[in-house]
Amino acid sequence: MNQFQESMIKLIVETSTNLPADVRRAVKAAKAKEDQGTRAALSLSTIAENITMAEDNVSPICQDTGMPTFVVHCPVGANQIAMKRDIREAVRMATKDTKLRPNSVDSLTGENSGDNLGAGTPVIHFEQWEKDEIDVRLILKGGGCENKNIQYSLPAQLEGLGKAGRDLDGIRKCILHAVYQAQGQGCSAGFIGVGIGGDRTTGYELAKQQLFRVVDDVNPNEQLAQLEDYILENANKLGIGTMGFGGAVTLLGCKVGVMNRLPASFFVSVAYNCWAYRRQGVLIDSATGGITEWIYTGGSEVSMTEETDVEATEAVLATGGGVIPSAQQGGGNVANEGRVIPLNQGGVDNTASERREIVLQTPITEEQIRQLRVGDVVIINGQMHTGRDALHSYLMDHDAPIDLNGQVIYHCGPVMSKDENGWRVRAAGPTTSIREEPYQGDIIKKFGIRAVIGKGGMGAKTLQALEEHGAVYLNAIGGAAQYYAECFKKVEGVDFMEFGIPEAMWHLQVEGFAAIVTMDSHGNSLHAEVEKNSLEKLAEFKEPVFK
Ligand SMILES: O=C(O)C[C@H](O)C(=O)O
Ligand code: SF4
Repeated sequence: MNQFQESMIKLIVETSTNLPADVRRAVKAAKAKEDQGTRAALSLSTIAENITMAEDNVSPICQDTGMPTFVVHCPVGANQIAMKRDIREAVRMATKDTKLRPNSVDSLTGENSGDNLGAGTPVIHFEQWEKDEIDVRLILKGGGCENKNIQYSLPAQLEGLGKAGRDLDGIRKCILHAVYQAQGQGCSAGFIGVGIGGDRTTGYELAKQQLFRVVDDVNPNEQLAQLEDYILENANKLGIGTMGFGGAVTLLGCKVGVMNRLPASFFVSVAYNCWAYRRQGVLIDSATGGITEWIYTGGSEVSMTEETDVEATEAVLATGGGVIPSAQQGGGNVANEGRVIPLNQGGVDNTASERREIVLQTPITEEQIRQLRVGDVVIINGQMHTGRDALHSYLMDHDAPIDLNGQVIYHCGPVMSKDENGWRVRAAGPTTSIREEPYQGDIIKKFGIRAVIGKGGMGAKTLQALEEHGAVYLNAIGGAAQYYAECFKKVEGVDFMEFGIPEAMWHLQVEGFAAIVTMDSHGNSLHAEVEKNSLEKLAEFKEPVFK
């Protein structure tokens, strides 16, 4: 087993940087379904571009590399203590090599362990089996989509849908509601794993296990297969769309599992995974520890830039679950030339001709902000300062370390590396903004901030502050961490390193950072609109379907 640790490093790197073939096909199919020039289509182009960049750069697809969760099946007699030690060491090394973001935070002190090791992290499940080989699967599920997981206890009364009873139709309603409540905040279009039954813990576990199924498999339980098809078809009628911008594709996959429950309990647990659905697996020779096969067809098999296999993609090919030899992995066979920057190049409203693209240089004035409207694309040059949960809470009753007047705050926890030339941004997509809702309005006014960039939108309090003060909320494409990292030309400094790398305040020099105005200074919010419309659509699914 002397190669086991090395095999685990390969598994982590592949999972973090190269989205598997079945997931890529689903994203391509979504792209083909959206009308060209719409916000959704442009976002999907940026996502496709980002997937290719991550593969080429061998860098994280999304900066949030999630909770590393390993599921290991091993023969009787295999040394689980040694395997656990090797997995932990592989996690530590992959973090040092910036393939994983340091994501393990002490819940009481807020201290980041810096190496992804800590109480409860990484998660490692062992199961024995009769086979001789070892099967290791890994999922890297980020915190934003994890926050959108939801558990229902039936019977329940659901917004828009009314009563959900303890039967298949009640389950149907819960799942539709789960997609609705996620809106764009879990970086839709997403994938959901559903667990019916169990207790609160095993129900969620079952839901997460479903995420190890390939996107295009068919549930052997006929009733559940029907439910999965129904959900996939109808959740896409909610109109939430990519990043919650509205559109034809909201859900890319639905997998449902069932287990027994207690007479008193009836849980429906839903695990929501963003489009950056990072999971891989390897079969391991239990004598050497070397990789013999990759479990999910590697991403390099499906180019995100060629449109040729769109038709096949539409049908969602039956080959997604194939096994390919390790030699085919990580080949980086996608052409790297002719790269476009999609978000800057098309329209954001219904047609390209209606698009307005505005270039802003920081510091930004109130007058410039007041000219912006929901739907405009803004390109930022100059400076940007990252700030998320720890910083927002801190700024409520402290001064900022720099003058933020006219400045831009980016809700982002980047992956960073440091060498003799200083710090470098390795991955830097937006984080979910709504977490800052209790603070944002006050902070905008207190410091004179003119633009806040994040994803998923913010609420009424922030919208009011934008109007009163003259500021905008810009929505960047969640998960597009490589695409945005390229915009950061220089790290000018950092404050609050004691908050840990993701939570520190990074002062960055930026060029050509494109995002969409989704909340303006005139009281308009695309998020409020999409939420309202999708609730109306949800209510259309009130009548029983599965009797
Ligand atoms: O933590 C992050 O960087 C992002 C997070 O996964 C989110 O979706 O909000
Ligand atoms: S930022 Fe979006 S893509 Fe990245 S982990 Fe969070 S939900 Fe997923």
